[in-house]
Amino acid sequence: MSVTGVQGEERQDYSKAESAQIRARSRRLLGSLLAPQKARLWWTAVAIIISSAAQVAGPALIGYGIDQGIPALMQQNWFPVAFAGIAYLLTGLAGAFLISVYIRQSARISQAVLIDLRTRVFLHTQKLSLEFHESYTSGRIISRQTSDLDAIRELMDEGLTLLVRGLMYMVFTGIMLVIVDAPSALVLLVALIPLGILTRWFQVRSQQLFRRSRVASAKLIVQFVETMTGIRAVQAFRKQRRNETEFGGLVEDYRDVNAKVLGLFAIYNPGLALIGNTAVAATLVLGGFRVVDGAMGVGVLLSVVLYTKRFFDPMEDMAMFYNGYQSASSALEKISGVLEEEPSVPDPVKPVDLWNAEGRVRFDGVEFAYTKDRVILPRFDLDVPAGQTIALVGSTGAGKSTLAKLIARFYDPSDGAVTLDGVSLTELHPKDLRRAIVMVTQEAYLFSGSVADNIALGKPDASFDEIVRAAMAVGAHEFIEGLPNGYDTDVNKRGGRVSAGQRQLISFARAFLANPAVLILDEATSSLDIPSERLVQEGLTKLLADRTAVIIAHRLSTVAIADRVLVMEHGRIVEDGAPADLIAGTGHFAAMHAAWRDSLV
Ligand SMILES: Nc1ncnc2c1ncn2[C@@H]1O[C@H](COP(=O)(O)OP(=O)(O)OP(=O)(O)O)[C@@H](O)[C@H]1O
Repeated sequence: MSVTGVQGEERQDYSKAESAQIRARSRRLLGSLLAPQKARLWWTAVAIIISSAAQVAGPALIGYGIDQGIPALMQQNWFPVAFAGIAYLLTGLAGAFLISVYIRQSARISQAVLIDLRTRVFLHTQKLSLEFHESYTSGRIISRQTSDLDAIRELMDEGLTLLVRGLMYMVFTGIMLVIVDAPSALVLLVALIPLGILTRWFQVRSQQLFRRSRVASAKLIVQFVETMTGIRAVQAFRKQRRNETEFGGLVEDYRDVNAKVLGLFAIYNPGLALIGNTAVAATLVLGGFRVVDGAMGVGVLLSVVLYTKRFFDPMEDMAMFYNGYQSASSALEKISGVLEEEPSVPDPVKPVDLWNAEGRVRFDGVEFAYTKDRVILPRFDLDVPAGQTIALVGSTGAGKSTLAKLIARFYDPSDGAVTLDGVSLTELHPKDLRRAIVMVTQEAYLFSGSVADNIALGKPDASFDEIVRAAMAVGAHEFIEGLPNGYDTDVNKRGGRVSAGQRQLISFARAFLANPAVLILDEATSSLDIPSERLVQEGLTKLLADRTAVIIAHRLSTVAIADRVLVMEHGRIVEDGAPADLIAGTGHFAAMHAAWRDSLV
């Protein structure tokens, strides 16, 4: 099984080679994000190293002040004490200044990286073909853009500096301890053994729990998004109670796993404190004996006790960081998977321009399958002359939408070619393709904004006059004028809400303004009331005039305005002819038509 792109994203059982492949992909992404920040990264690293070194000098200076400064002061020599005091102050100031530098620098780095990543994910997912979006649910996309990016942000904002600072601090403290008093460093070395065992225990346990926690939170998001996107169905089918139970179960899972995580911290943190305090006590007792023996100054004892105590300080933060690191690295793995996906409908390498398409559409030896194991449209040819209106009819699942999606190039055929004016769609310049072929989908989606904005989508540089003319042409002008703010009415605000039929008329106006050579229309199945239906039919007739049109017809009344009807069954075109001829015949369409006519009586 492959782990390329988003494949295998939900799996937990990666082989070694697969894990390596995923990690390499994450590293490449991280490298490309950090590359523009190289100079800033160096400055931050230098600032962190020097500030840690400056801070670590403190206890040694205190020790020096006590052991050398005070006896000298008794001899009226104030120089050593003054030196210790001023040096302590200066190292403190330098440390504070450098901390401010690296906090500022690392914030800039993290902001730049996050903006870059967020933009990449947005632009890339927008570019990916319909095929990707039809299988990768919106819940998962939202998870990538929200919780995953947040996990990376948390790590970049706090975790990384905590880790690097903590590590530097521990390394410098260890070095200073060896320099100041090597025997005391041995105590610390012994303390590292239980520390290592405890930390390893924590890592292994927490890794599993953090993974479970992430899976549980992702499930919560998916469940929430699915409920909200399908809220109409949820309410219509009274699914709330069941959703409540499911959601309750997920919340409980999430709570349980988080309680277990906290349980781990409840052992790890006191364990750390215990080891740290024991090490401090041992250093104090052993050092005390040596002071009495005269082998060690009191000042040195104080500084080694301080060093031993401070050595353990960053450990707690670093354990917290481990959590953040796990979440962020798995988030980065998932995001790098999405970014690795290629559009299944790629832009042509050498695009062919087609300025004024006439609108002749041909299918030459086309075969199509969504997945390798199931052919949806077996090999066929079809010629649609420019200007012809075609109605596609057939039972549900016959392949009508699939055929339409091939004309709009939402998918490429598995074999053969779809051409516009003789140019294969795979070679046509994407801009010309989008201008020449427009698909009006069933749901007639309106974006937030005004009615005018929504119509102008068909031609972004259209003047207001053009927008109004398009609305008039399809018969939408009258109802738009009747809206609270006319063309400026916000379609998402109360009062601006438009009916299903009105939404269709707006989308007709949008398509009319775009003025494509080929129009594909997935007719809405919802039955409109009679006046609305008449209005929509009239709008449709205007919209279809003078262009090639392919309508997925759900209403037989629509078929009347077609020049030609194609009846599809199991992916094949089983009847093809003028509506009147087919009705006069004895085929599928004649039977459908007779049944429809009878239902009207
Ligand atoms: N994204 C997809 N992935 C896999 N199979 C699909 C996909 N979309 C559609 N199919 C399958 O392709 C076949 C044809 O579907 P299509 O949507 O083209 O039918 P249709 O004639 O438009 O049906 P309807 O009138 O119900 O909209 C169906 O068997 C369907 O299960």
